[in-house]
Amino acid sequence: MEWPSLHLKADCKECLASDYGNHTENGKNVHVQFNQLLQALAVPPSFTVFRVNTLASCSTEEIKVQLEDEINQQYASRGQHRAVVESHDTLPDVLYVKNSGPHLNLKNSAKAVIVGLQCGMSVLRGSDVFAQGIMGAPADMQSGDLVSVYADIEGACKKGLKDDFEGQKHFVGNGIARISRHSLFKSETPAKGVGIEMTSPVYVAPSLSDILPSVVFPQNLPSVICSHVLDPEPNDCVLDMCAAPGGKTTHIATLMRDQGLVIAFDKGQNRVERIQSNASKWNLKSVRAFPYDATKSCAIDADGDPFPPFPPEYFDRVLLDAPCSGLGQRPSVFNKMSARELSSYPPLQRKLLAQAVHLLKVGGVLVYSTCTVTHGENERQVEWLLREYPCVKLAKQDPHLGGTGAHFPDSQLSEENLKLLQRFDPGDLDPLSARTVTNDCIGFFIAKFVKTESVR
Ligand SMILES: C[S@@+](CC[C@H](N)C(=O)[O-])C[C@H]1O[C@@H](n2cnc3c(N)ncnc32)[C@H](O)[C@@H]1O
Repeated sequence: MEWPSLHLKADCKECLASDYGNHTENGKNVHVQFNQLLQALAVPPSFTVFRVNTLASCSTEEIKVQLEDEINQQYASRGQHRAVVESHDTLPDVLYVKNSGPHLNLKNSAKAVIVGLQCGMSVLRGSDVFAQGIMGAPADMQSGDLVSVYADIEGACKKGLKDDFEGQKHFVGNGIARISRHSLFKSETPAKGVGIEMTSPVYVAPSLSDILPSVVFPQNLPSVICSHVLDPEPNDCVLDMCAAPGGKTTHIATLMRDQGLVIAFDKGQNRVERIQSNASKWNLKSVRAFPYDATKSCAIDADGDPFPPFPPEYFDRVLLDAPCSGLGQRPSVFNKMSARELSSYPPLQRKLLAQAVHLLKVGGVLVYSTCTVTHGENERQVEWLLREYPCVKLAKQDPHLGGTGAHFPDSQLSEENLKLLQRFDPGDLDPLSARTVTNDCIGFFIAKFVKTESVR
């Protein structure tokens, strides 16, 4: 089986390819880098990362032992080799485990189960298949059957399909059905829980659902770095503008030792409930989450109660982990996004950035991040902010474990400013170089600013 590269719609691919331009940079042909990017995006990162609850009653070392036990119980029940949990060498609250794969010589079962694309991508990161993700299953599938699982690449499979699936599919591994076809599609109440236990996935990684939820939070490494870069302190007043499901919110509150105030916004009650649920798993009292449109966060006449909107210069630190095209997410073998959708993000991000600058105290810190690799949502937004708001300046990031800002032909950013940006670019992953937890992660971008005077 040959592993695919990420397939993008032609117009979207053209936009991204133009960012990576056909030129030479540091002696390397950037076109090669674009192909490497598409290949790297189609496979999962080689490591699974966990952020540790440093406010828990047990030490990080004790949590490491518990986590290793938990993962190895999972692996033993699936007949997989033991895993070793490692500590990150510079981030004291990070533990990680190396995944394995691709295992491409698995024998396919005659019984094929078709799952949605998102579900298939989660399987590649270690998940079992949940009943809701199953689109098609053989007519005679019973609990206990060995099955092969395929992701429906183009979303063409109708729910309940029982015949062979004719559309494009991508094999993600073998497993054991834990539910019959009848209970999946014919029962009165929709089936819930694990539908297929993935005993031989193409990539072996820990299943993350409910893994020691009171002491670890599975999180991509650049996301952990992002809250460290914000560097919140106890008793700060912090705004996390786009916060659900609360990965960074809970990290910020933990770094503040749960002292001070962390205001978190997201759109919609359901998303806010996820922030609240994650905060309560770690018993974090400093988090207050609101369903609120962050483009309206700041109002001159707001009274300063801890309810939105807020008056200008209210917050010590603001995190804008912006809604974005998500093109850094891995694995992703097919993306339906059009160039038009891609171009819808920068205007929204600018509205949010403008609000963030107004809300920040003089001397305060703004961190802007995305999980995408486009210049338009990253370096170009930095150019725009520095131009429109001379009251903010780029600041040094600590830790700075990723690359620097990308060079591109008409960039207005100085060499010095590009160096202050932190970019995790899977396109930089040379197929022959060693994979580390820091270089083999999702695509991500971080910019840190300080506000040096009031907005004029
Ligand atoms: C990248 S995700 C945030 C991830 C989150 N920071 C974390 O670490 O768990 C971006 C979020 O922005 C939210 N969002 C989009 N538009 C928004 C708006 N106008 N106001 C507030 N949140 C918004 C989305 O619902 C989504 O949850």
